[in-house]
Amino acid sequence: MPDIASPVPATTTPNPLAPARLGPVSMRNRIIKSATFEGVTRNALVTDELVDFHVAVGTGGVGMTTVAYLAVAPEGRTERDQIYWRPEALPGLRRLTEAVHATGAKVSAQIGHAGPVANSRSNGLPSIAPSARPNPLAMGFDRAATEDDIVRVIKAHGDAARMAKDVGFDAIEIHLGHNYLASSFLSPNINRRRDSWGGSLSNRAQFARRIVAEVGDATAGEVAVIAKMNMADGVPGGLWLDESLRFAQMLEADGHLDAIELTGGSSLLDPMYLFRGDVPIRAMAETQSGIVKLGMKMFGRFVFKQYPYQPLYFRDHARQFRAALTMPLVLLGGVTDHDGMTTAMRDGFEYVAMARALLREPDLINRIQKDLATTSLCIHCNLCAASIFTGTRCPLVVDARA
Ligand SMILES: Cc1cc2nc3c(=O)[nH]c(=O)nc-3n(C[C@H](O)[C@H](O)[C@H](O)COP(=O)(O)O)c2cc1C
Repeated sequence: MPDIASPVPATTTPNPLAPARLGPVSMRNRIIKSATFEGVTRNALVTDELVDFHVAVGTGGVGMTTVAYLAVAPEGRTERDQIYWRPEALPGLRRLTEAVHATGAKVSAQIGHAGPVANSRSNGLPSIAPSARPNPLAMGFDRAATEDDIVRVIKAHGDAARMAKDVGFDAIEIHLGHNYLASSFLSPNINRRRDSWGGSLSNRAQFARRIVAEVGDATAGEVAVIAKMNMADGVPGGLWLDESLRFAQMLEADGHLDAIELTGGSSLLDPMYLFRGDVPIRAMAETQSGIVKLGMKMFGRFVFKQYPYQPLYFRDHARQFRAALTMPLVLLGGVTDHDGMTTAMRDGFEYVAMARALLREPDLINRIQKDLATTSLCIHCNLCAASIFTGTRCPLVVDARA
């Protein structure tokens, strides 16, 4: 087991900008555009804007782009225009994968079920959670998932993975983080079940492990399979490193994954833990309506805890995973320049994932390739997070062009 204090020797440190493999996939570099819900789909179908979004990132030089959050079931969406896996969505998704491939990049599909982060009001369908709970976003309640729901959702992940493979995705990223359904099953404070899906860590982990196994079986090594998992939920009583490390070791031992992408935070209870930096409460409130909007404006500063931004902000936690695991890992969180990429490689991470810096400048990787000293223009103001329901973008870019 590698020691945290001894990074990979310089001679074996890979070049982040050189070609690499991720499971069965050859990529032109080790940079993955991490999922940022694009907010440009209508009627839960691919649009030209969605294709253009990923073509811009592909043209900009990443090794692989990730199409954000494609729900495995209609009630697992965070809003009703979000794509869920079904035959009608497939021609558009095929058009998207072909367009990205023409740029030289690979393309990954993030699949999952939002569980308590789903918006039942918008979906027009009741949302499910490990245990019944109020859902402030939907101004309603989530019902406790039944045994049938659990089996159905596990199977739906396999079906989604099969469809993703068939329409040309190179990788499947299973969303096991941010207190979406699988992550909320892992969370001791959201999962209050007394059956075999709750209680001990091995019980709480069972749902996620069964999903990963289902996806592994469905894809049979033909595409890469990645899991995005929480190292910490960031909330009192939530999943913490002691258990998330053991959970990651279970995933490694199960042997269905080509890589794990390490994240943290709760879209439900502590969203800023994901991002760090400024909290644009007013802009986020404007995306809501009625009483939710008012509530956010009045109480947002209590809900949205602020965390100072720093480059590679998940590095300290992630290095503990590097020490405990031998499988490939993706470092995420505050990677914005060549220095950060190289630090990640020296620490022994095989890939880096980047989100906000590529929203600010989709061509950042090409610019770094040309000049390694290039710095990102992203100022982690997080106004992009407030733009997700009207077409995810960096509003500073729009302002500059206005
Ligand atoms: C606008 C926006 C939308 C996001 N949507 C998703 C998403 O759909 N799925 C997901 O797993 N993470 C999502 N994230 C989180 C990012 O993938 C990433 O984990 C986070 O921004 C930290 O990376 P960064 O420091 O490179 O921005 C989103 C982030 C932003 C800024």
